[in-house]
Amino acid sequence: MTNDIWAKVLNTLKGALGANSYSSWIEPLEFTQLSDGVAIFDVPTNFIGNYVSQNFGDQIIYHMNNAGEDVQRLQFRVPSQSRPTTKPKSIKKANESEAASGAPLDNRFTFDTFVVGKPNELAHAAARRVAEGGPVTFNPLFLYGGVGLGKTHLMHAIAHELKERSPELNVLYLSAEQFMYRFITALRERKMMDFKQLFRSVDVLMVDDVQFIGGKDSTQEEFFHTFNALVDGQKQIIISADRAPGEIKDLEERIKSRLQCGLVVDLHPTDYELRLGILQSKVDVYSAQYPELEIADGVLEFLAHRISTNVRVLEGALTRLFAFASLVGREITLELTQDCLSDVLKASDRKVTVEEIQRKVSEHYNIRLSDMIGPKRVRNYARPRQIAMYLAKQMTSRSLPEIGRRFGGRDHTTVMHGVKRIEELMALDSQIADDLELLRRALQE
Ligand SMILES: Nc1ncnc2c1ncn2[C@@H]1O[C@H](COP(=O)(O)OP(=O)(O)OP(=O)(O)O)[C@@H](O)[C@H]1O
Repeated sequence: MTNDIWAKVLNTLKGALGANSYSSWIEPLEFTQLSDGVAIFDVPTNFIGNYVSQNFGDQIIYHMNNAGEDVQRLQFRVPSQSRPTTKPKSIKKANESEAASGAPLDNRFTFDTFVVGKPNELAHAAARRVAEGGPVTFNPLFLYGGVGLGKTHLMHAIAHELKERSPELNVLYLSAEQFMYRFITALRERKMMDFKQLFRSVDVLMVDDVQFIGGKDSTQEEFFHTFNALVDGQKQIIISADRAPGEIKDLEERIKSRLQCGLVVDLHPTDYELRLGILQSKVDVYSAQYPELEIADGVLEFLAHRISTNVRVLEGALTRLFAFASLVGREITLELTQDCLSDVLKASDRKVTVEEIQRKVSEHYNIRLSDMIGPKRVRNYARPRQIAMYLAKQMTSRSLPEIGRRFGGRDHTTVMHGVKRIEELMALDSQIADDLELLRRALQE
């Protein structure tokens, strides 16, 4: 295998693993040779070799095979001349700047580019407050929320702002994975004093994705001591995770309770208005980049409505759309959007269950769930029941008998009749058509 192919594999791995894991574990690998299906790498320490083999081995083999090489196994060697002080090489991107010996900050992730809406206004306000500096009011600030909702963006924004206001501040931002990596390296190299000193000398410590240390006992122990020392010294700590402190798996109770001591705020899943706002702000950036491209009315609304998974997917969709439209030199119309993003749109279609439909419909018509499913035939219950049956037929892959079973064991002919009745009514009664549209939207949120 040539170094060119390895460089390609590296590129793919970077995309697949994310920048943090990539710089901690993959960058330190040095490909040396491929012989009889065994790819051999030089690594700075055995620890790195073992960790990579256990955690990323299969992926590396998979991508090498994809690149056309026949690789069965990986082997990691520590070259004899390698000193324990060998540091991973670091590749800096043009749009990255270095936080005080921490992970790179993305220059695009600032408060200016963060769009605020109902789901994230509290997290944003708390982040702004911390970014003002001054006396520490809540410690730690704990931000949590699902994938791609802006936790990292907010943390970087705080770091940028703090450094702009007070360049002398020692702000350290890193992922929990990098914290563990540094801790283990310090242990191996017998440099724990340096490690402790570094982490205890910062003014602001930011640790991203702290759920990573769940189940990693000695890293948790060290994190606990670092945390306490900084809180005692009135230094600000900002933590992010994908769930609330109490819900992080295999995290010691004393750490959970420490993390809950300050302000815990969550980023809620985006709503339609926030998604539209984010799309509009990204379009402004793209329009400057592609001044020749026009975007038709209704495209952004369509995307905000259909892609409700997370902001990263939304951004990716827009990037692809602009790149595609610029390649074919056409206006971005609804039709082009549907063609270009058919896979994303399909994947984003939320899977709705019959039970969710029943719940939403009974809430909408203000009736009890038991009455919707029960035997009563009065119009007040029968009509919502038929609407729920209709939606179940339209929005789920359940068969008529399966739907009937979920509506109190009704026969499939009853369901069929209900679905037909709603189809007829939709054409005659605009109120029913509106109700259905509203319910369909609510179910896809
Ligand atoms: N409110 C927002 N305004 C503008 N951009 C946003 C907003 N929320 C998220 N983004 C963008 O979405 C992308 C994903 O956000 P980010 O990396 O901060 O998510 P995260 O919550 O840290 O996700 P993960 O759990 O995967 O680490 C980034 O490009 C970010 O700029």
